[in-house]
Amino acid sequence: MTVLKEKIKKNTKGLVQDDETKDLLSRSLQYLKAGYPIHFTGPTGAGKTSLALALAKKRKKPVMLIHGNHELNNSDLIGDFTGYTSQKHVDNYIRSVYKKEEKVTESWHDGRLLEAVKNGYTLIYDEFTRSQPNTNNIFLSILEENILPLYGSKLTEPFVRVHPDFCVIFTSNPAEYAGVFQTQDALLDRLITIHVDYKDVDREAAIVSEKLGIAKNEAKAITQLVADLRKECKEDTGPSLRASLMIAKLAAEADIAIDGKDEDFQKLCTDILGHQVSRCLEADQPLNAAKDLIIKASKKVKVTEE
Ligand SMILES: Nc1ncnc2c1ncn2[C@@H]1O[C@H](COP(=O)(O)OP(=O)(O)OP(=O)(O)O)[C@@H](O)[C@H]1O
Repeated sequence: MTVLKEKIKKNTKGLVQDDETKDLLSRSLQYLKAGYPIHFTGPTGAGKTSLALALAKKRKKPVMLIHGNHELNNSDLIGDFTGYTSQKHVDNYIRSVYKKEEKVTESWHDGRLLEAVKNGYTLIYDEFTRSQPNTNNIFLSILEENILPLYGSKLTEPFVRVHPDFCVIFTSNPAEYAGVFQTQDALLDRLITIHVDYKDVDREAAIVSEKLGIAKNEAKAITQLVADLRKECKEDTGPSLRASLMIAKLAAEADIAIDGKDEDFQKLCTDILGHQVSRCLEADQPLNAAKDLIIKASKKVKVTEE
């Protein structure tokens, strides 16, 4: 049975920071302070977004989040006219005099990028390679010339100056480059790109244990299982820390023992890992092959004494 450690303070939202993570955050903060944008790249679930959020928090400035997608366009980033407001003034104070004045103005709504640039926020641009290169071109002017051009916006000013406190943290998944849009080299050339990889079994276990308040040896039995299955998959396509967190959370909530002999535990692992492992196996019937592989691996799960 999973023992929930009452004494351990659950850290369900925050980033669990071991020495390596603390060091990475402090270096990244230094680079941001010197005016260089940071780009965390790495496989799904390696912790890029969590790192970006923790780094942004360290700057103690408001944080703006943009998610890359192929439909993102300049209106989303810069802003757009959202309609009209009309003001009517009727003056009939003197009965013989009737005066009517009507004013119609277009109402403008700042886009997220414009708001962040104007006010000096920290911008997190998550999965930026999912957006069209044309859309991302606007960042070249921001990073190179410190201006945000307002092209296509019908605003009277041609550009706004970038606030000195403004900075950007990008994240991306290199495995997606092939299927999505090629990252522009010109943009990459202006970023400090740091590879964020999966952590080893012990570091992942420490995160699961601290996040969910379960014992370290139980967490390690789960992260070891997930890491073993990851090895069966092609590079960067296997299950991530997310899967370990799901197994640990559900086992604790449903009172399922973290024990390879327990059938409920085997079923839980198959449910959570089956689809993802099947996608990275080359077999005639990948789902069945994945199921067999997971059951075989989960039967070996044994919590060792701390
Ligand atoms: N150091 C950490 N401390 C606490 N939780 C973490 C840590 N690293 C990763 N996680 C957790 O692991 C999961 C995946 O992390 P995250 O979303 O940051 O990964 P990602 O690399 O951005 O993934 P994706 O490429 O799929 O967006 C999340 O639930 C996150 O809370």
